[in-house]
Amino acid sequence: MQVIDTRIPDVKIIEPKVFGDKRGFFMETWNQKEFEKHVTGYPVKFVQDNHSKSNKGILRGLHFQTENTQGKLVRVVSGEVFDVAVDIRIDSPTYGEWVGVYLSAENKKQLWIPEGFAHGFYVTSNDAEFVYKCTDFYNPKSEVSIAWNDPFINIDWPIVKSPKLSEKDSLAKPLKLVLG
Ligand SMILES: Cc1cn([C@H]2C[C@H](O)[C@@H](COP(=O)(O)OP(=O)(O)O[C@H]3O[C@H](C)C(=O)[C@H](O)[C@H]3O)O2)c(=O)[nH]c1=O
Repeated sequence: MQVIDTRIPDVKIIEPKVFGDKRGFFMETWNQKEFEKHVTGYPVKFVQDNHSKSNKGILRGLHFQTENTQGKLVRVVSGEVFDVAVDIRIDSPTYGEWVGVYLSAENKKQLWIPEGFAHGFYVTSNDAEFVYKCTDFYNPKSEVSIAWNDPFINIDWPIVKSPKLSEKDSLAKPLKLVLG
């Protein structure tokens, strides 16, 4: 696999090795030994797998949990999304900065988003299926949404018209109001 740095040191793009043949393809989507050696450099334990399907123009996020903070290894198995991680670690030199990458079934790219980041994605294909591993369990009591269009973060989403949001996300506030 290839591990590609982003402008936020702890966020990594992963390009798995794909073995193609006349039947199709095979790839290891996660290998603990390789992941810890080449991506994180420290032990990582995933405890929950998630899978969501969204239609074109849907934006899910930006979400994080204040307790049971989750590292996420995300990828797309159908369609394409623009995936975004925002550094919300108060003491980080890249606090408030973001990384965006197109993830698709075609490019097979993955994004490693450590604990301490808000996460969201915008669906650019007709629909997209998004699967990801989390390093801690879902804790809805501690879940927080940040406004996708927070001017302080200023994410350059590939949005052509207003995204379709959940009720929760439509009420989300800017980072400064959320974290104080
Ligand atoms: C996240 C989650 C949700 N749910 C239930 C709760 C709701 O009844 C339903 C939909 O939840 P929600 O609207 O929060 O789903 P998303 O908007 O996709 O939330 C996710 O969106 C962004 C992109 C993320 O990175 C997070 O994993 C997560 O916040 O699934 C569960 O039962 N377990 C879970 O881990």
